[in-house]
Amino acid sequence: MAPPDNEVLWARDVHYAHGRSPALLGVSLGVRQGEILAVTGPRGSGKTTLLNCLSGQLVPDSGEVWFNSMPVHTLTPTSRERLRRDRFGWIGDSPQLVPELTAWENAALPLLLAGTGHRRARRTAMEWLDRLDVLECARKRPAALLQAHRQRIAIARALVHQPDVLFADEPTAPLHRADRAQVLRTLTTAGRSHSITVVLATHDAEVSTLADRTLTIVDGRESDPSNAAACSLSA
Ligand SMILES: Nc1ncnc2c1ncn2[C@@H]1O[C@H](COP(=O)(O)OP(=O)(O)OP(=O)(O)O)[C@@H](O)[C@H]1O
Repeated sequence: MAPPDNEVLWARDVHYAHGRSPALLGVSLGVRQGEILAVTGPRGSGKTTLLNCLSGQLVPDSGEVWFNSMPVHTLTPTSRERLRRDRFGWIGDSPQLVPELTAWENAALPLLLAGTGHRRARRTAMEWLDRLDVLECARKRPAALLQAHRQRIAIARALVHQPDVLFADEPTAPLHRADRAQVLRTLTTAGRSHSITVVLATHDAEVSTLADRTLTIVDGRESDPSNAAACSLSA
């Protein structure tokens, strides 16, 4: 089945089990370009597994995942890796930075890997570090930084190449309460101003207020399949 034209990311009846432990039991969704979708639900409901399937890190046991006209679920591992590197950004719940690189080098990594010149990559990385209020950390290595600063640098790295889709899995988990609102605002503002589609998994109901729509997952299923986040299966 072909995905609807107006949706940048589209999934239909996705099932996934971790070994014998079922995590997704038929999730469908569609996200338009520049839209911010919050995926909420209790712990263990399947949010991380869903983001992993949507971003091509996991291949669903059954069902389909499309990015534009690309069937992510049938791509080879190499093509999925390229897709993740070139078109997607990922922020997890703990920053995974390269310890040998400085903060700005970490933030610039996607650009440097894509062949952008050193000077331009540095300038763009610095701009994102500034937006995220960690410019003063630019020359430091991760070990010398607070966890909250490291997470902001990981966020800069996820946005620096202006991905089509940003997947954020509990991105504010390592931050203090005071930091959370600002980082979330920066994320959603960046998404809106650069037309980046954002899929944001959280069990913090407050985050939903910043999103355009919310999809609630309970026990691997949409809690209300008739809600607005259900994909247009009419295609
Ligand atoms: N690597 C794994 N091996 C076995 N079971 C797993 C694995 N990862 C997740 N699960 C199980 O799959 C189900 C969904 O987990 P998932 O991490 O996707 O939920 P989640 O909603 O993201 O949870 P949380 O809010 O705690 O991050 C849970 O029952 C979990 O225990």
